[in-house]
Amino acid sequence: MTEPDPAQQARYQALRLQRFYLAQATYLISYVVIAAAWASGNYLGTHAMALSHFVLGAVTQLVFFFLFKTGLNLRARDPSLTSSQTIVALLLLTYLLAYIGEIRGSILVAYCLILMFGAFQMSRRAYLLHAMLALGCYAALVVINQQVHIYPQTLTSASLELFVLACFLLWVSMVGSYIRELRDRLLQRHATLQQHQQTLRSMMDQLQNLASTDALTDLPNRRHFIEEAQRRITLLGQGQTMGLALIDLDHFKRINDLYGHSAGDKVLQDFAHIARNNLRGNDMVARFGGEEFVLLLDRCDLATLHHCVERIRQGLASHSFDALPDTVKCTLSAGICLIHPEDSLEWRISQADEALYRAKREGRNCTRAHEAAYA
Ligand SMILES: Nc1nc2c(ncn2[C@@H]2O[C@H](COP(=O)(O)OP(=O)(O)OP(=O)(O)O)[C@@H](O)[C@H]2O)c(=O)[nH]1
Repeated sequence: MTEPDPAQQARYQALRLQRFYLAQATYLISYVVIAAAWASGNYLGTHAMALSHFVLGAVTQLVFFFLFKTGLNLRARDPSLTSSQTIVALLLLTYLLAYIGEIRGSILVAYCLILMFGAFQMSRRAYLLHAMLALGCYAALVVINQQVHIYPQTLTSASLELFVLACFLLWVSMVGSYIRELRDRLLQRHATLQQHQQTLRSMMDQLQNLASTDALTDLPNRRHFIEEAQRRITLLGQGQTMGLALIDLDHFKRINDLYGHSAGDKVLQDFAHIARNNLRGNDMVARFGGEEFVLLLDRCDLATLHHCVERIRQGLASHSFDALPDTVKCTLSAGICLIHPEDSLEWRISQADEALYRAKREGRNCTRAHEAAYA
């Protein structure tokens, strides 16, 4: 069985305490009944005995409270301590019934009330065992009373009471364990639903990933780049700029023609690797299409952008490709410009494209900035 995480554990523990406080309300009612019986002369024991009900109730409940508060209950097989709480309550009730006088018959139903507290926890077997204990306690009380006559009662009325109690206890056991079964089934369904939800979520993530990633280079694709760049533009503060670079591999067609398409693919993958390794965590490189890539550098000026693109250009120019002969090198041309707050992304991309075109015209393997970037 897997351990529940600490947050879930804390939630369960809070629920156990809530249930414990609820049980205390029942104890409180029993204290009122004892006080009323004692005040009206219906209590058959001594003053000390009357007092002992309160003391025993308080001491046992303080022990349970201590166990819950310190988390010692978590060491038990059932951390709710349902069985021990039920047994203590059944014994205390039996002790009370011995001296409660004429109103005893009406208080007998409290045995059923105590068992109801196990509704979400106890199995049918546990329910029947606790019901038998309740019946046994009261039967013992009847037998003892026949010997020592604490209160007047004929054997017939005692037997009738026992029979009625047995019927009610059986009924409570059936209903209680049925509630527990229902709860188990609901939990099971909830777990299955959660599993389905998890599977759906991971499938959605995979789909999302597929829709936004270029399969060959594992870089974000054009669509994802546009969305992300537009989002980042809206976050730019006054006076801040981002760097944009369009990169195109030089004479890439020749690589394909001379060494095959799959060698070309490997070159594209190597470039993606080089670019990624030369960028900071917040910067972005995406495949714009074919052998064209785009960079977006967060919060940067023209000098930093130029420096970064040059680093990538030199990294590629000096790279030895596994898929190509050692002497064959691959170069890139880049066009760069800056993006300001509220700029149109399309307009800035066309500026970077113009600068890229100039880089190609001026001999390739170089970086050129659009004039607007100097403004
Ligand atoms: N291997 C491979 N080749 C691709 C891929 N996408 C585009 N290409 C090729 O990239 C080449 C681009 O060629 P051109 O647009 O003529 O440009 P170039 O040869 O790089 O020349 P310049 O850009 O002018 O330096 C074409 O041959 C395309 O088939 C790809 O995914 N894999």
